[in-house]
Amino acid sequence: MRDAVVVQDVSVAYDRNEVIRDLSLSVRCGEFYVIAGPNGSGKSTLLKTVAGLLRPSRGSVALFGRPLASYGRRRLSHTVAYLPQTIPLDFPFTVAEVVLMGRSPHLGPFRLEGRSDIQKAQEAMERTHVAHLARRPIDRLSGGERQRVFLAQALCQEPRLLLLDEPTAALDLAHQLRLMDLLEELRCDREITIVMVSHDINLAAMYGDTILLLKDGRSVCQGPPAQVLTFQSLEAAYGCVVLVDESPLGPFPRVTPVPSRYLEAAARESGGQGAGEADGEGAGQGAPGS
Ligand SMILES: Nc1ncnc2c1ncn2[C@@H]1O[C@H](COP(=O)(O)OP(=O)(O)OP(=O)(O)O)[C@@H](O)[C@H]1O
Repeated sequence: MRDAVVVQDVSVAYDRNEVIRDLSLSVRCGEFYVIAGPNGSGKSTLLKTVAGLLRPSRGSVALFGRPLASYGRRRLSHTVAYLPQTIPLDFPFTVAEVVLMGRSPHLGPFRLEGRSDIQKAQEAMERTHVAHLARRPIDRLSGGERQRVFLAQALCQEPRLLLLDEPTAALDLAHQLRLMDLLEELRCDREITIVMVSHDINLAAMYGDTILLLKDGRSVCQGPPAQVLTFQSLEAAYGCVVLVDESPLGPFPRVTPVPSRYLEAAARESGGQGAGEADGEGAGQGAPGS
């Protein structure tokens, strides 16, 4: 299978402050790839670099076998849709107008949308459950509704590669699942490659083919969820104690963060050891205090 994204020994700096360091990864065509890691570990910076919005200070990025630097703006917008964490609202366009803007890379010289563009916008709104909001100004929606509108815009763009920065952050439980199901559908039916930044480790475990765990701009580990989401690697990345067991839904890990009161109780029961000593040994395998 061809690679959709190849990042080779990439470093990225703001001024001279390197926040991604010598990072390499590859994403296969049609893969669901999740980037996780603590705040400030460089996830958004990495995503922006793959989107062509930031230039690496060292190393190279290739998309579908071509150097990213060789893509013109139009070709890139045909290939990649990027959904940032927050999108500034400059003007109170309606939802339908915002979604239709996703067709811009496909419009001809007069920039006029045709019937098929309008139909594609309608379909995208239906898939993301925002069709009922079509006439509402975008600045009068809730955070989660807005997030779904911008996803509809990205779908309307018909990209081969979808880059999403925390797309489920503002969504309720049902919409999180709907969005993840929709992404899975796009991946399977249309072979769209998905690279998603997420803080939701359990969604990543359920839907991701590969997870990259970042810390301080470096890879702690990357691979299938069962390989990456171990309590050792999560503790190394996040510095907190978690339980990892198998999900009742299937053969993938389920991660439960452990509040400190349970660690203290476990330490007391094990004869007054400090919480740090108690968690180091067995917190990953069983319930604290059990
Ligand atoms: N425009 C910028 N100028 C200077 N430093 C920046 C800029 N954007 C991000 N940084 C810094 O780069 C580092 C990585 O930031 P980035 O936003 O990539 O992290 P993140 O892993 O996406 O974090 P979060 O989970 O909080 O969204 C942080 O230390 C951040 O302060």
